[in-house]
Amino acid sequence: TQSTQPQRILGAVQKNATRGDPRSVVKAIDQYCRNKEWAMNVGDEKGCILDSVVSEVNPSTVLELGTYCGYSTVRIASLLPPNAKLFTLEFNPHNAVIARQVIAWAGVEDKVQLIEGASGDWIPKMKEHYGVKTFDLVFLDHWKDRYLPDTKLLEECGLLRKGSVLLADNVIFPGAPEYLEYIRGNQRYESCFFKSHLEYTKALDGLEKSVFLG
Ligand SMILES: C[C@H](C[C@H]1O[C@@H](n2cnc3c(N)ncnc32)[C@H](O)[C@@H]1O)NC(=O)c1cc(-c2ccc(F)cc2)cc(O)c1O
Ligand SMILES: [Mg+2]
Repeated sequence: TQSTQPQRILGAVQKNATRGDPRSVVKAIDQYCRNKEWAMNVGDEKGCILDSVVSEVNPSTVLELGTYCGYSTVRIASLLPPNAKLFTLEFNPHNAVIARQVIAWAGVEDKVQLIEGASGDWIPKMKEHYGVKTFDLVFLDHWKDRYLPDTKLLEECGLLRKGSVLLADNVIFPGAPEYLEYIRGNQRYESCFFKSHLEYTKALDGLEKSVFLG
């Protein structure tokens, strides 16, 4: 029977990456997606920008919206301090099943809580279900037209504090125009754009980093 793209990505990890070595998992996925089959991971070029923001923020509590196969989940988790926690939301059950295995192969499951469900449903429940106070870092990488409503939801639910950082993928390609317009025009955020390229291609893309000012 036919395999799915997430299954083929997991296969590449199990074949080429070392168990318990998150960076080898990241490298195996990048090599597979660059040489064999494009996939919508944040990728190596934008991934370096992600790494620098994670290292700068040094977050205790992270929210990732849109797990897919867990590439950026593993990339972020590999940089977190010992007791830090990364919550990642994925509503496609098949993608979640694969991501759990990629996260386990990397050996970062202790730092990661993968929640299978939609961001709109789960963001309002993070405080009561997981005892989250506020997020130090939010990585937006899910449906691009959900970036703005979910940012407003995070504000309304009191999940952002002075200094919380939002990092949004794909603000150029596929693009998140409403989100960019809102966040760049809002006095409560200080934003900057990191120009880059769509993963594994020469197409223009970039990440928008926004600090919540409270
Ligand atoms: C949206 C996907 C990523 C994942 O997000 C989950 N998801 C969604 N909405 C929710 C929610 N509301 N709650 C929880 N999970 C949620 C989903 O099931 C996918 O697994 N990402 C993309 O579509 C994406 C697409 C491209 C892309 C670029 C050029 C092209 F020609 C074609 C595609 C590049 C990227 O870098 C992406 O990131
Ligand atoms: Mg993306």
